[in-house]
Amino acid sequence: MSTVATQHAFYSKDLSVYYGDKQAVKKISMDFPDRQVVALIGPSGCGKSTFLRSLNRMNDLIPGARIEGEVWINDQNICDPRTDVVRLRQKIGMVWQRPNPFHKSIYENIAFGARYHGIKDRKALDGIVEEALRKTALWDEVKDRLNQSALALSGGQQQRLCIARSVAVRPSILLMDEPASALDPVSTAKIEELIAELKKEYSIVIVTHNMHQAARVSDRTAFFFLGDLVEYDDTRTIFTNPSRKSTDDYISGRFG
Ligand SMILES: Nc1ncnc2c1ncn2[C@@H]1O[C@H](COP(=O)(O)OP(=O)(O)OP(=O)(O)O)[C@@H](O)[C@H]1O
Repeated sequence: MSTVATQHAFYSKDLSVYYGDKQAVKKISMDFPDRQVVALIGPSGCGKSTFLRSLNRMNDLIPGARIEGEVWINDQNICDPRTDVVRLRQKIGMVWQRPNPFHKSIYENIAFGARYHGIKDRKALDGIVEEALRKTALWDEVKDRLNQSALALSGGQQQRLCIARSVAVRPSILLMDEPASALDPVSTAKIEELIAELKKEYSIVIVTHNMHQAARVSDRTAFFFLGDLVEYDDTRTIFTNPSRKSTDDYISGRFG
């Protein structure tokens, strides 16, 4: 696994997602700039999470879900059925709304992915665990209790541990589905600080209902409505001078 971050092209082309007959995401083409944060916003049920999940084939796990279109990372269309989804999800990590650490020690949560990908040497694993915990600003908080259960951590620490778990397998892209919505304001601020730090190394796509959070953490913002991508632009433009009335109505709280 290389430690050197390389530039990558990452974009969707005419991506649609169906649940049975219902089309939840409608022909969305979007590019995700290298090492920037892209926020997906929009009212409940507009397809943000469905779109996010399709960026690393998590929708495969939902019975009845079907994808049309393409998602490209460099020269690979990940929607191709021949894609190795385990490798794919290593390259494109996912952080969920609720922290979901394994029922294992802090150390084993982080080492798990590296072990799965064949690293057995204890020194190498120690290095990976420390690096991931440092990158997620957890090292100083947990270094003296690496063998304790991850479930003994606070909710905010558990979420940073889950981010560390993703980072430990050296992805190039992180997908985050409302990663702070279950957390208190202090833990939320820590996650936002972490996102600002992580984007130096990773491209990040985040779903959030929190407009202030989108404005604070993202470089670009996409407004979704009823499965359509209504507007996608620099975050500053979306929040100060959107070109579509429905974007303006949504960000000023007139609906949603
Ligand atoms: N597993 C599923 N089976 C069937 N329909 C689903 C499934 N998941 C989502 N949907 C439907 O797809 C549409 C988009 O849902 P999705 O969760 O992607 O929206 P969202 O914008 O992320 O919403 P929220 O902000 O509430 O999380 C909705 O109409 C939803 O009911």
